[in-house]
Amino acid sequence: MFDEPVAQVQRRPRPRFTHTLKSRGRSVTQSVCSPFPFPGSFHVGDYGTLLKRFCEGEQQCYLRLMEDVLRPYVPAYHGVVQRDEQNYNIMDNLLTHFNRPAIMDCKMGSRTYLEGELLVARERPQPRKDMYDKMVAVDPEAPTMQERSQHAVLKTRYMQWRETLSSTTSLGFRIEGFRKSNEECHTNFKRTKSREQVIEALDNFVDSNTQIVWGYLRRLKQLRQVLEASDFFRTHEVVGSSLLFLHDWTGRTGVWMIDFGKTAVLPAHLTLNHRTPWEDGNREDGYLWGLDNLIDMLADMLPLT
Ligand SMILES: O=P(O)(O)O[C@H]1[C@H](O)[C@@H](OP(=O)(O)O)[C@H](OP(=O)(O)O)[C@@H](OP(=O)(O)O)[C@H]1O
Ligand SMILES: Nc1ncnc2c1ncn2[C@@H]1O[C@H](COP(=O)(O)OP(=O)(O)O)[C@@H](O)[C@H]1O
Repeated sequence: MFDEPVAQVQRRPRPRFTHTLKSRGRSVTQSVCSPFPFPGSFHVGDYGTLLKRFCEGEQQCYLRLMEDVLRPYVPAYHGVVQRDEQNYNIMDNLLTHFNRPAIMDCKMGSRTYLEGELLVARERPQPRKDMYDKMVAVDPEAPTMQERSQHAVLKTRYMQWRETLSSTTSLGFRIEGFRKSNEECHTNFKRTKSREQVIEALDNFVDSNTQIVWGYLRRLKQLRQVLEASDFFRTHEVVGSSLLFLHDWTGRTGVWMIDFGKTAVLPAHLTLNHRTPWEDGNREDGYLWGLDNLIDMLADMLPLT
């Protein structure tokens, strides 16, 4: 597996902005995030839009989603714009209809790498030093002897380790991070795994406000119904996609699906139910199983009636 030299993998630049809710390997328990505008992969566009660094696969998904029943559950897509020789996908900035909102990013599914990535990792393994460093920063004992001697791990190995350390494998989703309306940021969820730990984090995000929980539950139940009827959803492997939760002091709540950079169209003969456990080759992603669990947990946060 580790016969090849450690490669310098070309990666797209990560968004460094700040309402960004992903810790990117940093071990942050709590900090104050700075507001827009965001450098890196995102820019604020005109008329309440957001520009995200162009990715053709993501563009194709947005184009199809604009024609699908899921349209009200994703940011509206407005095409491509070039800035400083870089193309960007233009989409609605979901924050615009909220007043100093609290924001949470939950990465959905029981798997965070594509089957295609697994294939590449087998055929052309490219051990990564940066991922080794991120792994050791969380758990110095995690790398194997071989990984330690190489000071590098394969991406799929890193991703699988992150999945089992967090709630991805056991619950079918994980909290990536949240920012509360007082700008307090929580991004240290790499080890948030059990149902109880996740509920505690969700309760912190909503400040124990049951009206907000009701709002999210209603929206997620509607989303589940629409997902079950969606042609787009049936015919795509949806990996690494997030649900973005937003609420503000007025009591307004909203949830949208974002990040289709790793959503792959399936071969014509194949459809997914998004609940069957993944086996190599079946392409199942556990998205709906994760959503079922998330809905159950939010329901458990409400007082018994
Ligand atoms: O969250 P941490 O532990 O930092 O790990 C990150 C996330 O899984 C990223 O997924 P996302 O962008 O969905 O958050 C992933 O990008 P991909 O989506 O490209 O797989 C990164 O892979 P690299 O970009 O290869 O480093 C990986 O290093
Ligand atoms: N349409 C949007 N409106 C508002 N915020 C967004 C939107 N899309 C993404 N974001 C913010 O940017 C963060 C990263 O977005 P994402 O699409 O997951 O980027 P990446 O593919 O680089 O991981 C999200 O957690 C969210 O905070």
